[in-house]
Amino acid sequence: MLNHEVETGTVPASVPDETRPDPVVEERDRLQQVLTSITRQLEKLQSISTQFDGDDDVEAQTADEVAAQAVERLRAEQVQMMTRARHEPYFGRLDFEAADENAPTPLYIGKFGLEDDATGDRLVIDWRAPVASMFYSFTGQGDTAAYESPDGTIEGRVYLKRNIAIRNSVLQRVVDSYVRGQANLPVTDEFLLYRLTEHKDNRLRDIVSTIQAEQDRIIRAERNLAIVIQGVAGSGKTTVALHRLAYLLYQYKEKLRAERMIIFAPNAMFLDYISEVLPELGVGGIRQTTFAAWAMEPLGDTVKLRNAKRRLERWFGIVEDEAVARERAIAQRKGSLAFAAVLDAHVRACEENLVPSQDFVPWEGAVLKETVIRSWYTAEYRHLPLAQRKARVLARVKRWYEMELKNQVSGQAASALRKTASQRYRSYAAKWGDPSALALYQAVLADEGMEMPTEDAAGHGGNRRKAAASRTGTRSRGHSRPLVETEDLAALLYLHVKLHGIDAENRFDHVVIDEAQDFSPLQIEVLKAHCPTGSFTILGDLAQSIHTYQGISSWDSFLELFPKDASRYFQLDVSYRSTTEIIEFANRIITRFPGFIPARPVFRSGDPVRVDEIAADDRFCAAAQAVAELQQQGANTVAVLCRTEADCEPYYRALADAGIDAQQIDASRQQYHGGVSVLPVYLAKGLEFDAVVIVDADALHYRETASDARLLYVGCTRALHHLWVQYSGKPSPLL
Ligand SMILES: Nc1ncnc2c1ncn2[C@@H]1O[C@H](COP(=O)(O)OP(=O)(O)OP(=O)(O)O)[C@@H](O)[C@H]1O
Repeated sequence: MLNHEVETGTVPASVPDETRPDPVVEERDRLQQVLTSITRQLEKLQSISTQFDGDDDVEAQTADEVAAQAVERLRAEQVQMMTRARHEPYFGRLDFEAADENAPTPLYIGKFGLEDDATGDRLVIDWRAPVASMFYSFTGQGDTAAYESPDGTIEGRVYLKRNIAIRNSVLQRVVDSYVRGQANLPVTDEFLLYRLTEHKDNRLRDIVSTIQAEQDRIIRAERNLAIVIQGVAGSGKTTVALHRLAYLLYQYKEKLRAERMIIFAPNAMFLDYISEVLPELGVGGIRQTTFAAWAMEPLGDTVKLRNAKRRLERWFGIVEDEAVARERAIAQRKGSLAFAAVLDAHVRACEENLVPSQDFVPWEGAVLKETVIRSWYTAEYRHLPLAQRKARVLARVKRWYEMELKNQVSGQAASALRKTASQRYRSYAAKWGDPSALALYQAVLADEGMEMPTEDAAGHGGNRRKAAASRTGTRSRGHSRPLVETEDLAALLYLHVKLHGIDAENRFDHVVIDEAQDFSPLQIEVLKAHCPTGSFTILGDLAQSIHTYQGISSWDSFLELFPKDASRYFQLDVSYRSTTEIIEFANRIITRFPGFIPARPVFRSGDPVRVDEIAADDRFCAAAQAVAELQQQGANTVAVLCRTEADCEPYYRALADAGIDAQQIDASRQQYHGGVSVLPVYLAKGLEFDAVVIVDADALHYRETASDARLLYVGCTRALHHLWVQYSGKPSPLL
């Protein structure tokens, strides 16, 4: 059985040493002390009666109430933190002797720092604190370690590195991965293996107890950097990025706010899948969204985002016709920097032509020269985005004629003048150009020989609405909006920013982009404008670049968007997700094509990958049987991965007929529930399952092309413990 049952009180890893106290007895005593302190502090916190009972909906009226509410919020946070800490107060211990000390101090590392209320002693050190970094960076090569403190580098000696598993306040396991002076300790990180063999539920989890040194370097990288992480499938990129956010918020609490951080991920279901990690790390308030959802907000209802479902099905289908190839090429162009240059040219032309070539004459005899108006526009308000410049200049023109009016005769004559002036002002203002992102973009597309359909033209609702309106005798009030694809959004937003600037709530202190290989340079360019600090965590895997029509083929495309000294590139080559057998199988698929880095497994062996030929008539039943067997072997989460959404239906029905409770997942899915799922490979990206069954792995569904290899690679690398591949007829040449 794969499930790793843990017996309380086992000490499997360290070599016994008669001179040392029994690790289990020692740690049990220590745990008891810490739990006693936590319980006492919790009781104290809970006994404090407050006015607001933590209800933020009650609006504070007076200064005292505001203060009381703030105190209550703090108390509630403390209670929450202590309650969590009581469950698992710490997970590691490092005995460290600084160079100026003469005995090692045991440092207990946990998710939250804790002090004893009675003595003021530090019971637990927050994993993000500088001193805790040694727990991750110390790998046992040599016995010295160092960390950066506010007073400079502190060096010293490590005596012990110990992993301690505590669940529900009970000590489960003690594993020493380093004991000074002892030889023959296991080379592999036993505790890491123990964690990796666990079966997963439907959520990504935190990894604070087993962060690896190469991951820790990324988590603790400086704040004002754009870091780009190329990581093989399962190397912990998503997890590391989330831990980095928790670290940044801890380390730079004075400078960063969670509300000004944002995570971009490929779809709503993936966001749901990762939604537990930050709360587990005690972090709330960070916005998590998709690029499309975020970009649509400032664009308002000027455009309608076309449902990508049909297009994805065609693009990931097995027949690639000319129309698909053309659409892909257009999408690629729309995300390129060359396209940004075209957008810039149109913005410049708009800027030059915005001011009408005429004086403003509010009434005969009064003239505001075009040159004066132009100088306001080109010099005084130059720093403002175009739309604001227009508004400011026009407001000034208005103020000017109102001042002039004051200097004119009063009474009836003045009122007639006012009327004329205001009419002429309106017609003058109408002569100004229209700095609208949509109008500009439509002009750009027309120049490029591309088109943008409207709801009506595409038969999306518009025609139905009109028909309904004619039946009822009413006129359709809704205008038909242009339909845009996701790759239009970056360009539209790019123009919107140039024309309107950026609202305060859309300026970020830090931006995380997951699955960034599917982002275009233009998307990054737009996000850069929203993050003046240039603080980015950009992560992805080129081998999983399945949306090639919008993505990149080299990370240089992103790195060159940032100044050299403000960006850094990291590479993660070890895969923590899958067994050695699965990784080797997936590597063979992807390394048939040049330029891909094979993943290195953590030494974790499992069952061989099963590749089965199935009679075509039996394939749906065979998949259902495979799922049933895998469940019997202990797999909690199982995925049946098909090439397209349409392919999923018969497999889903076969599972239902076999009495297996399964979810059929399509592109509109918002939540991931775990259990058994049937889904197209491209929607499985980013997720993981105890077992994966890849169906239809025949020569037609997966040809010998780099893009099919990437798709199959994504599918294979979703599996933690079991991978079964089924085909009928001729097997894919990639297998
Ligand atoms: N240091 C670690 N300790 C324990 N588990 C880890 C560690 N690093 C990664 N993992 C586990 O490996 C799995 C993969 O992590 P994650 O999904 O973050 O990887 P990824 O690089 O984003 O993968 P992909 O690109 O395939 O989506 C998760 O189950 C995660 O918990």
